[in-house]
Order: sequence, then structure tokens, then C-alpha cells
Amino acid sequence: MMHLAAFLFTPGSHSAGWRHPDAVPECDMEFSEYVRIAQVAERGKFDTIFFQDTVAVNGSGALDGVSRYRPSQGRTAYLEPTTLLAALAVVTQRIGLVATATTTYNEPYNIARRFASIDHISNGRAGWNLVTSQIEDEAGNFGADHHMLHAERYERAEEFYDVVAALWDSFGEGALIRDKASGNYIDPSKIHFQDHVGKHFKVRGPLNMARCPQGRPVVTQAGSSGPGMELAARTADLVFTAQSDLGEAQAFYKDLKARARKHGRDPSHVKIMPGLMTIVGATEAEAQAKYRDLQGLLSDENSMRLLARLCGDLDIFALPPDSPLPPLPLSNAAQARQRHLMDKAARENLSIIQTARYLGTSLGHHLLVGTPQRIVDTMEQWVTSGACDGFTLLSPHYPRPLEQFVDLVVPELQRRGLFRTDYAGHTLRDHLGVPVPPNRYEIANA
Ligand SMILES: Cc1cc2nc3c(=O)[nH]c(=O)nc-3n(C[C@H](O)[C@H](O)[C@H](O)COP(=O)(O)O)c2cc1C
Repeated sequence: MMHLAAFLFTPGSHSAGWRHPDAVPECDMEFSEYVRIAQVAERGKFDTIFFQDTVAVNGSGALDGVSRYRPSQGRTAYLEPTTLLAALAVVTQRIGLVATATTTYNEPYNIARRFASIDHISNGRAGWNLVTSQIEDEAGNFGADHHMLHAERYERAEEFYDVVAALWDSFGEGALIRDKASGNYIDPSKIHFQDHVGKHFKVRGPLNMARCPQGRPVVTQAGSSGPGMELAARTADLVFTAQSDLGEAQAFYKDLKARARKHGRDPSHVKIMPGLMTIVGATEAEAQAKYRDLQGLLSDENSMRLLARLCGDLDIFALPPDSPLPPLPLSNAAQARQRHLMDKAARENLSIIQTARYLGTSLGHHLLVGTPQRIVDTMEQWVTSGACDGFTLLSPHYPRPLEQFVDLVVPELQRRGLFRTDYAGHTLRDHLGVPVPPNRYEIANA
């Protein structure tokens, strides 16, 4: 059975999608629009919604050193995602609720508590997308002059996850008694200290919260470098990635599943769901017309600026736009995204401006334009040929393209028996088919 996540990056993952006549750009700050989007995804029986996040204004890189922000740049302001998840838990019943929170600019105790609370509030639908942050500017909001180096970020993330997972195990089953007659509120033998002392963190514990309905919230990861894949293979129930070539996606899938097995995990418990943007029409002609309308809004200057942020010291504006994309100096922030772009440009012989437009159109994720049948043909081929377990659906703007996917593509997936017609379970772990992790302290005391 295929899995689907609705990627939420308001006002849309197409850099100019917010200008489309159908688009509602106010969805970036209007809670009622987030409610609408979440309920559309739930009507489509998606496994989960998934909020991206950065703790800085996106696209604020000092490219020209003067105007830190461009008048036309979207995706600069949106509500804090974990706050949103708690609120959306009240207006949804089954769909999973995943939000991104960086390990570089947070503390384990706070993150463990926040996602455990969402899991209780939502009756077991919470998920934490563990990232190390990919925007240099985030450092400036947390007292640092520079973004932590890539290797150190992942070393910290590995320890961060271990502390959070241990904190989530603090309360065993039945630790809270609340017995009025005896006056016993807790069973101290079922509350466990962590006493963690590590290179990056020193955390005594326990977490001041009963065990989650899911045991632990679902953990998702999107790193694609070596350290990113290692972290994902050891910790993640769900892995996001950017893959636009079937062969490369199959190689990534095989590699990550093997890494999970090496960590002693059942590879089927790690769901790999690459990003996918679809432009769907009842006919090919209609789909192509929709695509042309969107691309007519795309600004080459904006797309080039998005690309320039991934070029480090290379001044991409100084090169002829129709010349081939040169090798990019690997940055400290987003190596996977750089490698993905270079591989795609080399494979498809893309020029600098063509690569920039690809980035501006779908954030560097797979793009499918066509009828529901043709889109599902490709989705079915990827899932049945070992390239993925499902997809993270990006929307060029909201809510119309997501509504069209739910109204046109989901029924075709269901007709072919590739996707659920209704939720069988109640928790996000149920939807994904991943197990509830045992409580390490209860095993030790068993
Ligand atoms: C689908 C997808 C969504 C992502 N969402 C975020 C995000 O919300 N915030 C973030 O800081 N990084 C995000 N990333 C970037 C990854 O977390 C990671 O930093 C990036 O892929 C670089 O990986 P690497 O550091 O392992 O090379 C996302 C990546 C993918 C593929």
C-alpha cells in the first residue's frame, strides 16, 4: 500500500505559484486556511500533513549585500508549525501531524515535551521531522556568527535524538496512578531518570509527561548526505528525500534500507517518501495548459537568486545563463540539495537558467504534469520497482492543486488498489504500518 504525506510550505512550493488566480497566499498566516488544507488532505486519506520549518526568513541570504529581501519572494512568513499542529489536532480526526524542528537551534527536553504533548492532544498522530537546518541565516537568530559545520551538526543531531527518545521513555505504563483512596498519585518505580552526560548535552530527566499514545511520536528525517542517511537509517520511521530520476531513487532506496538493516532494524519500518509535485488535468492538453500558466508567472531573476543561494562563493550571475551548470562549491548548509541539482543538470544537460527554473518550479523535487492516469502510472512504477514507499506531495500553491490531487489522483490510486480507501487505524504509526517502540526501561525491568 502506498503512503502519502502532504508537504506544507505556504504559500506554495512553486516560487511564483502564489500569484496564480486560484492561489490563496494568505494561507501563510491565516489559520482558517491551514484548517482547510489539513481537512482536504484528511479527506484524501493521506497518512500525514508535514510542515517544513526554518528559524529564519527563507531566502534572506545577503546575495547583493544590500536588499536582504526581494519584493517578490514568497515563503518568508508563516505560523510556527508545532503550535499549528496542536491547533489542527482539534479540527482533524485521523490524519498524521508532522512538523519540522531543528536539532541545531533547540534543546532536547523542550522538543521531547512539545511533540509528546501534540501526541497526547491528537490521540497518537504526532511526528517530528528532525533536521539540522540548511539556512546559514538561522545562526544569527541564536547568538551564533556562523551556522554550525555539517559534521558537527549531525554529531549533535545524533545525540539530540538519543536524549529525546530516552526522555519519551521516562514514564512507564501505569506511572500515573491518581488513586484518591490511597492518596498515591504516581508509582515512582515506573518513572525513570536519564542522567545523560554527553559531548553536546547534559540532561537528567525524567520528562514531566506520561508516555505517549504512540509510545513515541513518529520520527522523520530528510538528510541525504552520508551522515544524513546514517541518522535517518538509525532513527527515522519516515524519510523525505529529493529524487527525480528513477534509477537514482532506486539506488538511494536500496542504500538506505541496507543501512537500516545494518542498524538492526526491519527495513520495512523505514518508509521512504520522495518529494513530488503534480500538475494534473482531465486531459494532457489541460494539464500542459495549467503548467504553462504557472511557468508564465515564474521570474528568471527570482529563480536565479534561489540557485545563487546554493552556489556558495561562485557568482552564478557572472556566467552566461545558457551555459552548462558548473560544479558548485559544496556549502556547509545544503550539500544534498546541491548534489541533487548537479546530478540532474549533468544527467539532463541543463543550462544554468534551466536548472534555476527547475528549482523555482518545484524546489528541486520531481515534477509530473499530466492526466490522473499518467501520473498514477509513474507513481505505481516507482513504488513497485523499489524506488520508494510513497510520496511527499508538494503543492505549487494552496488549496486548489491539493484539492485537484485529492479529487482526481487519489481515486485513481484507490481504483488500482494502490492506496487506502479509508483509514484502518487511528494513529500515525497505524497509517504508516510502523511499530510502537518498546520502552527501554520497562524491557530492562521485565
Ligand atoms: C522533502 C524535504 C523537506 C525538507 N524540509 C526541511 C525543513 O523543513 N527544514 C530544514 O531545515 N531542512 C529541510 N530539508 C533539508 C534536509 O533537512 C537536509 O538539511 C538537506 O536535505 C541536506 O541534507 P544533508 O545535510 O544530509 O546533506 C528538507 C529536505 C527534503 C528532501
